[in-house]
Amino acid sequence: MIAMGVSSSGKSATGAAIARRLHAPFLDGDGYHPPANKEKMRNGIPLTDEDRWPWLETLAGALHEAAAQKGVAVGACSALKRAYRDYLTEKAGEPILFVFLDGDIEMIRKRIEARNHEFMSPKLLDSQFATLERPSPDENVLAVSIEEPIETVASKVVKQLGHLKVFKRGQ
Ligand SMILES: Nc1ncnc2c1ncn2[C@@H]1O[C@H](COP(=O)(O)OP(=O)(O)OP(=O)(O)O)[C@@H](O)[C@H]1O
Ligand SMILES: O=C(O)[C@H](O)[C@@H](O)[C@H](O)[C@H](O)CO
Repeated sequence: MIAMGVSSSGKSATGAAIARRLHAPFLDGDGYHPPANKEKMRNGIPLTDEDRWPWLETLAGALHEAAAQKGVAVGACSALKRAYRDYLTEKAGEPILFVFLDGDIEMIRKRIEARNHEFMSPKLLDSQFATLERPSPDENVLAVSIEEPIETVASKVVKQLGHLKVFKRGQ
């Protein structure tokens, strides 16, 4: 499973809360960026597809390994484009449920401006929304509103997992 969405949509916080409920490993995509990507974002420069493919491949491989050991794994990754989501699934070699953390730009802007992040500049929020391709109904996605608190959102996601494909071996 991967918590996806624009910067500050809550991927790290909500993904970790979901992982706690599932007693699953949590892998935050932030930690898989090479230094060059972090430097670009720190300087307010949006990443390109070329910047993202190796990052996505590394994260997908780590998720595959984690799920192989624990049965299920939870990741956090912006996965802004459909092509990225398809690539993550291909490289993981297993079905991935994308949990789309859906919120409007002004609500998220308040959040990104109120936090300190290792490298993500608030200046990049507009480019994140410009790049975002909202998931289509034919994708393996669960969309959730992020208006409620983190723990409420996480509980709602876990409650709905019963009938959905998650990142689990043998699905
Ligand atoms: N549902 C929520 N309600 C209120 N605040 C939230 C919610 N989700 C996240 N936040 C807050 O918004 C900020 C961004 O959250 P978080 O870092 O988890 O987002 P992210 O999508 O992982 O960001 P990035 O992609 O830049 O790493 C944090 O300060 C977090 O506490
Ligand atoms: O796809 C991207 O443009 C980047 O992954 C960003 O989304 C950051 O990694 C993430 O927001 C963490 O700060």
